[in-house]
Amino acid sequence: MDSAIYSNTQTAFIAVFVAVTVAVLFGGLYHKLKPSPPNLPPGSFGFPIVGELIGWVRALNAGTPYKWIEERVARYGPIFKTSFMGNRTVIVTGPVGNKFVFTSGDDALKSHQFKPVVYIFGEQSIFEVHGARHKLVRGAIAGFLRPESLQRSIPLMSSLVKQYLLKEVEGKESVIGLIMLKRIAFKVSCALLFSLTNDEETDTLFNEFTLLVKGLWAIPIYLPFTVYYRAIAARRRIYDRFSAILDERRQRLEDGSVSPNDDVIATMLSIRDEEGRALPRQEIIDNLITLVFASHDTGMSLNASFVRRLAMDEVTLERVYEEHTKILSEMKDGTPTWSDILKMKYTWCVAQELMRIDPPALGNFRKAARDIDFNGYTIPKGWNIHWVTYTHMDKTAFPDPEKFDPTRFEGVSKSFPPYMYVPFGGGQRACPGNDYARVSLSLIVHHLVMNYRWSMLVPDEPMVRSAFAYPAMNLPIKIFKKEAA
Ligand code: HEM
Repeated sequence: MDSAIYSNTQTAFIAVFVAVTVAVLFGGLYHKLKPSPPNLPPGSFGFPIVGELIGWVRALNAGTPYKWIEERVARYGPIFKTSFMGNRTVIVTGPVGNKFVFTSGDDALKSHQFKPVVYIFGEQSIFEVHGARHKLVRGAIAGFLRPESLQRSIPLMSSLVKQYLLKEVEGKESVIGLIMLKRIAFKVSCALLFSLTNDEETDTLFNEFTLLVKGLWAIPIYLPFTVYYRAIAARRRIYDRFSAILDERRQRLEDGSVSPNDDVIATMLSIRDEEGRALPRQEIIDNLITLVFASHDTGMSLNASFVRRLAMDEVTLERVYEEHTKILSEMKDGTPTWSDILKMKYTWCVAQELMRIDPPALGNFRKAARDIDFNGYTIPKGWNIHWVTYTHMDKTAFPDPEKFDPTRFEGVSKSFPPYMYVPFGGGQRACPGNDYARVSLSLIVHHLVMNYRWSMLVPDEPMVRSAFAYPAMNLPIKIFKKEAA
């Protein structure tokens, strides 16, 4: 990268760091001086500057965020205020709160990520755009992830999963399950979404994305050798690589050797806004980066939680195995199709129950675009609103909520009250990747249970979470291939 641009970026980041520090230091004072609406939600802003961040992060890491929330719900009710590093935040916890977030338009609640996170995904990521622009970009992404489009890709996905599993396990007695599953999901996504299949290239990108994602949960100090600094440097290298891929793909679209529906890159290059303009280069790349992040850490969380469950729960393993044996016996050539995925019903019940207890994403943030009245309180303009999956532990909808019981999801007649079960969010920002996640999980489980045996090297390894739920020690497992019958 050009050194002048580099040093400008560096200066800009140091300036932002200083500005953020000053803002945090004086933010508290500003909030004290600024008149507040009389009917703010109850709650506590915690300590000066950090607010309640330390306690919240501690609860996340201990896997007890619901307990942290529960204590506050008992004290203040289902809607309460808090503060994270000077960011005034309202946490909404029940189905009514979820409905409020999922059904409010952009004019009231805007999608919102904290500034250091925005520098990682990019300022033109889908998370940052609103209104017609959001609809346009989301339409392109969601169109590619719809069941009708995914169906065509299932044979390819299946053969990639099979091949990558073998490669990860071959010649080894044990592997770190989480990393194995993450790499498989990453490589399958690269092939499906971006048509990238070269192993060397995807290995390099995998390492870069690992650095990038670490920056999301690091202290955002942009000084050489900090985790955050390395994440931004990784973003720059990923940007350059995607930029070259974009040029090559544009060329191939022009000469007709690639069509707009072939992958997400071709789709993004082909869409036009209402004035007939193409998306700028940065917007496409920011969205490719966002898509990799959105798909592979959440998916990895679910897949790892599934593999852990099967290793520690004989009864569930037996039922899943029976289901897959039957489906395999009915397949024409051993290659699953969309209708086979739909037949893997019990597998999906297990996945849904795992996402209820340990949701891959705990929730997400919005920002109040104006003063908003909700449930008798006023949420001031500029405050954050955090919706959470706390409803997953609601006793009325999920009796004995701590108990793992996939049969809760069996049978079409059983449906839960609206806005109770929300692992994929809801409304206009709901996850467009839920079908893709289902296909990917089902195929990984299928090839694993039919061809491998595994056991946990850390018995009863608990689930913890940073932003995502994951096994505390990254799931070291002993794994071996079954003898062919
Ligand atoms: C188990 C897997 C997954 C879970 C639990 C999950 C969960 C979520 C959640 C909770 C949100 C935020 C919704 C909100 O704020 O209301 C979200 C957004 C998003 N997810 Fe997923 N996700 C998963 C997999 C995927 C996959 C596989 C993809 C793509 C291939 C994907 C792409 C996205 C995108 C693009 C958004 C932003 C949507 C927007 O702002 O309009 N996700 N996801």
